[in-house]
Amino acid sequence: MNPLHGLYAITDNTLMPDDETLLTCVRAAILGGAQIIQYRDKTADTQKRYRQACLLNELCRTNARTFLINDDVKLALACEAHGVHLGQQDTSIETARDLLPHHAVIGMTCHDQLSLATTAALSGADYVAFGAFYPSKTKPDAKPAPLTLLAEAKTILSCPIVAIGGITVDNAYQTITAGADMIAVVHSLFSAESIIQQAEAFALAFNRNV
Ligand SMILES: Cc1ncc(COP(=O)(O)OP(=O)(O)O)c(N)n1
Ligand SMILES: Cc1nc(C(=O)O)sc1CCOP(=O)(O)O
Ligand SMILES: [Mg+2]
Repeated sequence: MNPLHGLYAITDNTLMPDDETLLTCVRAAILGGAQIIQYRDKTADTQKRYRQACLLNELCRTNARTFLINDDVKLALACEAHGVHLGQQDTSIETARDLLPHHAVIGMTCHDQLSLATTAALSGADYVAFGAFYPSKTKPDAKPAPLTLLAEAKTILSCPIVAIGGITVDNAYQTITAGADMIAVVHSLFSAESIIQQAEAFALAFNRNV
């Protein structure tokens, strides 16, 4: 399993409405350096979700990338993904851990609250996610989180930390230096004219020294 570190690309069914566009865009993100891919599709089309999750799982396995499913533990099991990302209203970490293979990756949304993160870590989360750090085009109503939360979280958590919400190439470096091990991006990555170049720019932010 790859380390949970680097650019974390999250798919969007409006930006990538069909199988071919989805595969082309995610392939480009991987080529540019995305390390973790999350399939996020909130539609009720179970057949499409299963088909697309299987396609992405294959692509990620071929390229040795971590592949996670948003919300849906059953779908993660069915397509043999590496794991799931869960929100506070989704399946509990304990239930997901019971249902998934023992080595599965489980991530948990903790919004702007350290207490949610310590609870998630104690329940066995492999990583925690905080946000939204900047205004998000994908989730405009996401509750804002201050960047100082990341440094504070670093002092009390031993698991990797994801930052999400409105992350762009312009604010990625400051988010990483504030304490993020992974930056999760939807819009600024998948709406880019060149997804490969945009992913490269995000990936470079992890290797910058100043
Ligand atoms: C990496 C990452 N962080 C946060 C979220 C948001 O999860 P959640 O709060 O469950 O909201 P939805 O994505 O389900 O709308 C995420 N998906 N990924
Ligand atoms: C899915 C999601 N969760 C968030 C949170 O704050 O928990 S923000 C968000 C959307 C992230 O997309 P973009 O990079 O386009 O802002
Ligand atoms: Mg969710």
